[in-house]
Amino acid sequence: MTTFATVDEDLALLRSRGIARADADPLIVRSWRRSLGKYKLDPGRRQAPRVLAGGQLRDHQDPMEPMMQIARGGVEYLFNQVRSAGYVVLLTDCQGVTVDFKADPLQKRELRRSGLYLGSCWSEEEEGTCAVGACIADQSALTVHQAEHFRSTNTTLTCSASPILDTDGSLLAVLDASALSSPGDKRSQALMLQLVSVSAKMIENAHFLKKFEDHWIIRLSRRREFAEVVTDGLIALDHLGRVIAVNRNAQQALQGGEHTLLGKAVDQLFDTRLEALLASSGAQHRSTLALRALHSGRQYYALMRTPSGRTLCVQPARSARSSHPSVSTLLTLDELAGEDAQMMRNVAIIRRVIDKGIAIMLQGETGTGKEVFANAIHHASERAEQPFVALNCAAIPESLIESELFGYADGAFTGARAKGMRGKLVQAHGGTLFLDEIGDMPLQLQTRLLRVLAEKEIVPLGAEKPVPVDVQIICATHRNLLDQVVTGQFREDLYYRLNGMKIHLSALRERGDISTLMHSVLARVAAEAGGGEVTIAAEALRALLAYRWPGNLRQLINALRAALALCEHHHIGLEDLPADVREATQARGGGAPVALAEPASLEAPDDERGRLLRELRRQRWNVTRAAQELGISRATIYRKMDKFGIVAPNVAEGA
Ligand SMILES: Nc1ncnc2c1ncn2[C@@H]1O[C@H](COP(=O)(O)OP(=O)(O)OP(=O)(O)O)[C@@H](O)[C@H]1O
Repeated sequence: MTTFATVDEDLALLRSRGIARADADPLIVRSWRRSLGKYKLDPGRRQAPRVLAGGQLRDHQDPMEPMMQIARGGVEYLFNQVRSAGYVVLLTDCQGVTVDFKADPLQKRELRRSGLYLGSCWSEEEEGTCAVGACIADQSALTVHQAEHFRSTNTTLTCSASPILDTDGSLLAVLDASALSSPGDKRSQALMLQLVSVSAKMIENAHFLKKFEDHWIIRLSRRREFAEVVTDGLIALDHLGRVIAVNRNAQQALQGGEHTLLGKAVDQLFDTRLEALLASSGAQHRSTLALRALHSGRQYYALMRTPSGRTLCVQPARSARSSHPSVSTLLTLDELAGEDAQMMRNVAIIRRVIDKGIAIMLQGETGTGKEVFANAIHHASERAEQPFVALNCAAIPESLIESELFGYADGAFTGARAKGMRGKLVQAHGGTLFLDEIGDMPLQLQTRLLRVLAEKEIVPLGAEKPVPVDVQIICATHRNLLDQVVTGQFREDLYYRLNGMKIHLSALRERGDISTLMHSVLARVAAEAGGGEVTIAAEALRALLAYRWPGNLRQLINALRAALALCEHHHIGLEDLPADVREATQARGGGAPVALAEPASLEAPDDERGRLLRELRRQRWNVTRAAQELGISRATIYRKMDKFGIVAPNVAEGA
């Protein structure tokens, strides 16, 4: 028995409603098929629309409140365009519940009866084919006109809906314009669909600008004279000037939607440099900059939006709330992505390959969080309920790796180890096996592992029968395994089998979100130590940011744990930090990452460096203007920038 209705059945029903096969919109046919096959709805059943009120409605509105605030302008804009034609405007959540609504008060009673009302539920599961429901299912804008509606009770309505998407492509809300009556010809609704789609994009862009308000944003326009008013693309940059998010238009314009743009530098996308863009954003002389997209050769006009005054990280005097999870708490993929472009790209890639049976290889310096990342992948996968088993090939003697990994049968050995042992491969059956420091696996075991991966079964030492194993393999290494392949220490065929997808985890000093990350780690360490107020002196924070962190997050956690134990009154000063970190302030500029917009809270308010940094930022890094304001020469500014390790953002990437 098939669970889905056949195309013929769908079309027969649609035909009975007067919709010819040639005219049937594929989105509508798909939705009818789901209504009949998946939800088993009866098109003829008469039932009043479900309208939530009171607490039930608030349960849907509360999580949508930030979105509703952003969307309100778009909802009103659309309503003003369409009210005279008798349309109402609905904003629904991802379950199809109307959380915001604009209508002519005179029509309200009739609208309520038809389900075009605050709290009404327009999911496909309840109503069958309808604009909101089909839009949620397919994430495409569409009109469902009169007889195209699944339920016969809805066949007088005309509804046009468009999705409002987040930057990662996930659905945030649906915008819909509906009318109780309309001309019979569906083509009369083409303009309405256009209006709804434009309004949904406006809301999407407003959401983008709010979400990245602490970041530099490039606003692209196709026409110079419209640059201030029409946005054809939005690109948010991290504090090293790399792309951390793009809106739908920018994705299409810059790369045709095929590859991710995350992590790219400005000069990889346009025939210009970040320096030129920043110069165009001067406080007094904001100007549009003409640039060409390298991918398409198209001309654009760019306007830079500066980050809002709010800082990216907690204030030095911010308390570490006890609600913060401690260091040992499991981190999710999104938490691990943080605001670093490379890590965000890693997570986006992982989401594409997850559950596809592709072996994942994590490469990164020690302490960059490879095991934590592997764990997060496991928990985001379909195997989350099954075991996650880790084996560190460098931590156990070579002679024991074999039995640890493959196990042995009862009586395989004499003496104390006479009882059998299930190896890690069998323990991980159905789940994930994390092989840390894979480069340390002895050659003859590499051969055995290769065989297991190919045959998907193992024969434990001393056993006769093979045992099936189904595991997701994630391996990690801090070395360059290809070098080991060249020197014959690592099997080439195993290398390619394990390297289905290679992910490079950024070193702490390379991360574009280092200050944010540092504060979240401090909050976790403080929570682990019992919570309470923790403050950190500006010069201590500066030293933490300037240090190279060869041991990465692990070293940072240890340094902060020690500092917290040493400090008085929960205030971490420079003297509480390990000596090598303390000394980093003097050596600042020696390779430490330099912020595009270093959070204002990191500077000591009254010191000379702070004053200079503030002025440079105020002048959008125009040295001539900063020199004029401070009454000193440009040469002096450059000397002081050198002395204090201040590097202009435009050279941060190559510094
Ligand atoms: N994004 C993060 N935020 C906070 N703590 C993190 C983060 N990522 C990792 N950690 C912490 O950093 C420490 C090191 O992580 P992990 O052991 O996963 O690193 P690793 O790369 O596997 O190290 P090694 O190569 O030495 O085995 C752990 O205490 C982990 O909890």
